[in-house]
Amino acid sequence: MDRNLPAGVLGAGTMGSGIAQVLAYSGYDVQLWDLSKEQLDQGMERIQKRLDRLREKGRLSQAEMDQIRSRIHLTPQLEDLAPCEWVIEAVVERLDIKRDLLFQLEKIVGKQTVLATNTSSLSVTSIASSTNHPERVLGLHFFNPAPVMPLVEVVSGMRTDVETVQCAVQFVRTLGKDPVKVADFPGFLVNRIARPFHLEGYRLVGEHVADRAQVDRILRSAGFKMGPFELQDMIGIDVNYAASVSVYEGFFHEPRYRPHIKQRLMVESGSLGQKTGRGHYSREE
Ligand SMILES: NC(=O)c1ccc[n+]([C@@H]2O[C@H](COP(=O)([O-])OP(=O)(O)OC[C@H]3O[C@@H](n4cnc5c(N)ncnc54)[C@H](O)[C@@H]3O)[C@@H](O)[C@H]2O)c1
Repeated sequence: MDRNLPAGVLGAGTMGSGIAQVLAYSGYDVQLWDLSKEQLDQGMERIQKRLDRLREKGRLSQAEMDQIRSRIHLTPQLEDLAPCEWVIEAVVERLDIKRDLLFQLEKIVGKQTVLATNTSSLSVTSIASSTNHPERVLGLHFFNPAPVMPLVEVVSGMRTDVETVQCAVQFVRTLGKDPVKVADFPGFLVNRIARPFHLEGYRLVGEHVADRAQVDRILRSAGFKMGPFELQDMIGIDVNYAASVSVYEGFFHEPRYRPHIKQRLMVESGSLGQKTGRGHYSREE
């Protein structure tokens, strides 16, 4: 499928590289931007590794792989995103940086370009308000790993146009993903509904009702793919803690969202799950 439509991605990290791959796989011509050549090369390496695995499994031919790769153009120049009709921002989770980037980008791209942010926890409304046209800014929240996870939250900021949202829903479908429209509330839908799943797990263990392995096992037997502790080991205990803090603060310290002290201690001790080799299931914890 060759759409030849230009789309931009800001940030070549975990999510940005995954989103660029999804776009290229769906036939878009991608401008992938990051601060430096080094970051861009690392992003491309991640993409290449994932494509190699697909090829080894026989799910992608060499020709298809080459074609996908050829659709991804690396650039440290924001100006190269000028022709893009869609830009998805996936840089580091900092409001000031995201606001500044969109402010700059708006001056470069055309008036019809939709600017999307992949933020997990920041206010889409606040990011959008850094631009002169917040009506064409919205959240497109992909899940990790972006090439695999089907769900994308389509988040309307306070001033996002209805048409922008409708276009985004269609756009997400062209990527073979399932769009879910949500409003700009802390944690959107998925991260919010996941709070009791994770936090009650910590409380059960803290109150000695069950241990971590029991909680995980019982939830798996109830139909969940993973229990909260094994899931946190996979996604990063720090990432999950940041989401907990963000939802708690976003709802003005609503008690039911209060993070657990054990989460903070684990982050402070560097026990972040699989990525550090220490997490809920290592001897140290
Ligand atoms: N990791 C996840 O599981 C996940 C899931 C969904 C959404 N998100 C969101 O996606 C976005 C990116 O997350 P990620 O995990 O890919 O992060 P990451 O740290 O892997 O990548 C961030 C990228 O931003 C780049 N960047 C661009 N401008 C920068 C600047 N001024 N300062 C610092 N870095 C800058 C960095 O070079 C880096 O390549 C965040 O908004 C995050 O909340 C993450």
